[in-house]
Amino acid sequence: MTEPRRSSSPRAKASRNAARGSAQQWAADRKAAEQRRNRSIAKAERRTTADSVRSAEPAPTAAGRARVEDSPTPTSYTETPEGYRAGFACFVGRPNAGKSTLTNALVGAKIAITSGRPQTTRHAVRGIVHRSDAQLVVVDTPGLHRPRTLLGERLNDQVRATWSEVDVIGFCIPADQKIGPGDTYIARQLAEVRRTPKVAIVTKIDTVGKQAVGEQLLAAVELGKEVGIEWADVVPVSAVAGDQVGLLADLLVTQLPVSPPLYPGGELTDEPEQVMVAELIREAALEGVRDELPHSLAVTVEEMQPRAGRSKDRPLLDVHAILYVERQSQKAIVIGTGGARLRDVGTRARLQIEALLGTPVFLDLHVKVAKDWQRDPKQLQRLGF
Ligand SMILES: Nc1nc2c(ncn2[C@@H]2O[C@H](COP(=O)(O)OP(=O)(O)OP(=O)(O)O)[C@@H](O)[C@H]2O)c(=O)[nH]1
Repeated sequence: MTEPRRSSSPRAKASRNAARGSAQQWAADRKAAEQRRNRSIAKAERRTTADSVRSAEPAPTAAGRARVEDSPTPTSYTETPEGYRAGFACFVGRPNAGKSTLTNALVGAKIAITSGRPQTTRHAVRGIVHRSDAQLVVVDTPGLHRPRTLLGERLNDQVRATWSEVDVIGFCIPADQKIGPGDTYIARQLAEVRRTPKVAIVTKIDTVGKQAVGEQLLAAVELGKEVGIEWADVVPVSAVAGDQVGLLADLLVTQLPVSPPLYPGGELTDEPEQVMVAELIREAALEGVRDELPHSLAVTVEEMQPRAGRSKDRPLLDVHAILYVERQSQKAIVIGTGGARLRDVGTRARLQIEALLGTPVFLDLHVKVAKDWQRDPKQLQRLGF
């Protein structure tokens, strides 16, 4: 494998200066890191997804919010060990390549929804990996694909914007599928992002034998040559079996600049709770639906409020959400005979939301038709894309 190329971005330079040890430089670096983080957060907030609509009331903070209590992340300059690294990584790859599952495996918690349906991920989710030597912020982006709708184009724009902001890019290639035109299309686009180091990741290695893994690794190297990418590393992983996930984290961390942490210790994601709740409902609704319906589904959380008048030891969180579909016929499918399917979606989503927030939940779901929202600029904007 080749020596990783050094980024010459202003941030990378600032980080290298900091590595030379001056406290003044460290402070400058920290400021740059904070500014970058704030820019990135502000951008994400502007992009509020189709799956989240803010209610007038602030979301309640629940004790069970995705975080870890005993995080090794340093809390001050004096505590930050020499050579500590922090920065952003993102995974790209065709839809269904295993990017979200890998993000969750690295973070050690479910912060991105996954499903067997392509194009499950619709917005960039940031998951935070805390280590004693580094903080790795993984940005899970939608799978890049040839766009067929305006929504598709917007998702692709989002992916490319993320590429230009991160310190390292992991290109995911599933072990169980031959490299095809979809992968080559993405690799060619990726080759245009010149300065950022790129790691080829062969995912889902638990699904095939050793020989097939070896062949896919070689195919990944060939693909790099074909499109002009010099991989910083090529690594096989299984997020489901937990195979080589730690090694992948090590490899990604070596590509990060020397920098103080970007997020406080313990936080596993900066995703607003309402967005995570909307995503869990969408995940439950995706299960078992076929054909084009998954693409037509969007979820908005309209309101999330602790039930008034409940005692502290018997809290209840009221969540009101709307599932949007594009056509009347789809509405009937989502609701099911006598409402059976929607009830089932509600039960599964409620259990996941309760696990996430650590509080009992009353979940109220409604289904509405937003005609052809994926192609309608006005509706896309209203839904946050
Ligand atoms: N056996 C196995 N299955 C995996 C592994 N990683 C992901 N999967 C499965 O592959 C499917 C797609 O995984 P996702 O993580 O949602 O894929 P993605 O690349 O984020 O998909 P998009 O959101 O469409 O871009 C899911 O059914 C996962 O359970 C793995 O390591 N092993």
